[in-house]
Amino acid sequence: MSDILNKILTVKVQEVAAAKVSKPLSVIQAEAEAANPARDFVGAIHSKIKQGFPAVIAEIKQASPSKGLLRGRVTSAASSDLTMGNTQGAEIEGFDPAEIAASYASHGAACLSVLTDKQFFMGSADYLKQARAACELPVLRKDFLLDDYQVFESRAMGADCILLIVSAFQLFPYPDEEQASDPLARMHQLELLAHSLGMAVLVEVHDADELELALQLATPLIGINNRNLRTFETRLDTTLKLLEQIPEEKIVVTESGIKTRDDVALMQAHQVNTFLVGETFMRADDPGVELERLFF
Ligand SMILES: O=C(O)c1ccccc1NCC(=O)[C@H](O)[C@H](O)COP(=O)(O)O
Repeated sequence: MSDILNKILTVKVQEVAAAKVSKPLSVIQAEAEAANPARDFVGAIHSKIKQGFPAVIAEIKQASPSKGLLRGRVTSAASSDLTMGNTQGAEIEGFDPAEIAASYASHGAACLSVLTDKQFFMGSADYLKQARAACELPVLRKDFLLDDYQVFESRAMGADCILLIVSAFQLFPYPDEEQASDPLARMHQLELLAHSLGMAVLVEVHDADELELALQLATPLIGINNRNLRTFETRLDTTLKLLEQIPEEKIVVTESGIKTRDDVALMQAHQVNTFLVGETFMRADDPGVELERLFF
């Protein structure tokens, strides 16, 4: 398993255990059920594509394990190196999720993706809430989900779609005995729950073995992540190599490493019309303007 995924999931399991103590499952369930209705994530993608446009899932990500701080200025930090989850004590100014979301919406995004993981991406549930309140777009909660609790938590914070990363389920020895232990059974369980709460599911793969499992889920959204989690290298042929094995009725989402109009054209030449982009937008003065420059 990649060291970084192992590290992130180890922290995540501790965070979920702590969350269950401070807010019991019954409370988070009630919050999920009382949340505003979910927006139609898959419908927003279909609608762009039907109109002949690319469907862009525009990401709001303050920092990443591979690159450290992507947007904003550090006002204080325990360390100057904010990569690999080394973010404790860092304070940032000049990062405004509502402003970014509004800009994405007015420049043609189909959906948003908001990182909510704190330690490794400097994200938060509040960022998701602020971004969603600033526009009408459906929002993916970008985090590392393993547990039913996190599905309820996602809906409670307003998410319209959750992410299931196949390698996380395949490789991580999750200790909670009440959850199904088989990776596919566990993903099925979380997918069913997400659908019952009105949310869509983006299932993410890196290779053919993971894809085989992903295709057994009901969701139409198949994300292919071009980032190798061992080396952090992004290679767009990760997407291209898997295309042949994906039935036409599925929606392929190419994720990570999209930087130029040539990258976009390459994907479109292979009928891939749905893109998840973070870093390129986050480094731009105005992320929405950069979205329009790259895609329209
Ligand atoms: O971005 C990282 O460094 C990273 C490291 C470990 C696990 C996941 C990671 N990123 C999550 C993502 O999938 C990306 O944020 C998303 O695909 C957008 O990628 P990019 O356009 O390259 O920022």
